[in-house]
Amino acid sequence: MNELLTPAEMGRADALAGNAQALMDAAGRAVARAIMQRYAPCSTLVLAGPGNNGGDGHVAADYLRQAGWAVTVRAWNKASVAEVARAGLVIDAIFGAGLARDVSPEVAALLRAAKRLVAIDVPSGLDGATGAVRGYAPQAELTVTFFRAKPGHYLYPGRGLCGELVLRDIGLPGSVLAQINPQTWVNGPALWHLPARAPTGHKYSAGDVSVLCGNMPGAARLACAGARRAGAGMVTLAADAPFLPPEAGLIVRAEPLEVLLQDARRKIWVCGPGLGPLAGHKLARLIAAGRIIVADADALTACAGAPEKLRGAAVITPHEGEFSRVFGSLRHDRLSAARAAARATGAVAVLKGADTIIAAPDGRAAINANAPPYLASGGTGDVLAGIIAALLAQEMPAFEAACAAVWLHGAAALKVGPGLLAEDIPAVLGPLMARLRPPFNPADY
Ligand SMILES: NC(=O)C1=CN([C@@H]2O[C@H](COP(=O)(O)OP(=O)(O)OC[C@H]3O[C@@H](n4cnc5c(N)ncnc54)[C@H](O)[C@@H]3O)[C@@H](O)[C@H]2O)[C@H](O)CC1
Ligand SMILES: [K+]
Repeated sequence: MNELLTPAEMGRADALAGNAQALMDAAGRAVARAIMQRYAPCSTLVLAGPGNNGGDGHVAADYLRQAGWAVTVRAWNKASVAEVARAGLVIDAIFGAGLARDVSPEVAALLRAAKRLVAIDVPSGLDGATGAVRGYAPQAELTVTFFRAKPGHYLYPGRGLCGELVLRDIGLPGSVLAQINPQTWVNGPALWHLPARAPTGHKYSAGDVSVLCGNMPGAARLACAGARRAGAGMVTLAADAPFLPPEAGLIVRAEPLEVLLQDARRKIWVCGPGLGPLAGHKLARLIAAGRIIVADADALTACAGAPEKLRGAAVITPHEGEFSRVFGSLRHDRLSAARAAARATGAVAVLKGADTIIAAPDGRAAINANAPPYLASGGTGDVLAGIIAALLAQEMPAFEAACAAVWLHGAAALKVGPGLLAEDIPAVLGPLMARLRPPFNPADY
């Protein structure tokens, strides 16, 4: 159920299933039910558009009337702002998956006048494929969608405009998905498996992670903390200049990178957090040495306007600013931009934000939905880079490692709660991961 379908894919699912009338009846009934479960009967106005979204609105109106509600249905191009403003509840059935261009100022004025609004499928004007607003889209209290959610329900600004999102089955068989082969998911444990810990494992077999350290050692130390708590057996802070070991258990090595690279066990590297102006040079060196690299922060900035310099990295973790510096400014479609970045670099691209997108070079993409707003604080990205590296070191494939790390990072932040500091995240990773790993049963050994 965690697949996301673009409006075009949803249209194909409809066509494959046939029986459009039954689907519309189920859709309209689902809308009416969701409304009756949440609202007391009130004067309700359905704004019905020219397509099937409008059809769903007519059906919902019929079911609500049968339940004794006072419902008026108005064609979208016949309604007045005054009657919209008078309605106790407005059901927005103007445009859904068929949105083809920006909504007109007249339609925007109607939608803006609604006091309380329930959207069918999407708030009209919201692009279900991208989460972008085309012209205008209203703030819904509730959005009822069908069969599978759409990327636009999970990508901002769309995610914020939907209000409560309710997903309802309308009788479309899941088997149609085999023909559609969707490539977008909501991120969650169904997408990946944390590897089991081998009972006979040693610190190197549990994964070796090295973190380059530059002029802001705190950032690199946070990455180390993330990697250590996410299960890497051996974590090395590769500092050019010696400084006091920051915490017991963290190995600090002051040899030049060339010397450290002579040890073939140092396979996984985090390159970028707090690394400073040498980041570009060190990234190139790691790539030339064939290492598995998580490129973050200063390593990304060092590739401004030159995404080809990231070829050879396993995972890149830009926030919007870094992304724009490397790949050019982000417009409305962040999902496509993340996919294009992954294709261009051959790396899994983690476009960080409230709706972090994880995109693989082969076209797969996941949208993360569990990150609380207080995760937006300094140093949390450094911890994330370390968690990704630790999961790579435990031999998870890059896309799964990045998805799992992003999800664990969000879940850990939720667990810590408001007031979170970056350094709080690693401490709660252990119990979270223990619940998701295959159970360790001593009787098996
Ligand atoms: N399986 C399902 O999910 C089902 C979904 N249903 C509903 O059907 C709609 C999609 O219906 P469709 O007819 O393809 O599109 P719309 O109703 O969104 O409208 C298309 C209609 O609107 C015109 N148009 C598009 N954009 C604009 C604009 N900005 N201004 C003016 N006119 C515009 C376009 O030219 C078309 O004429 C889906 O969202 C669900 O609600 C089924 O009922 C059940 C199965
Ligand atoms: K709508």
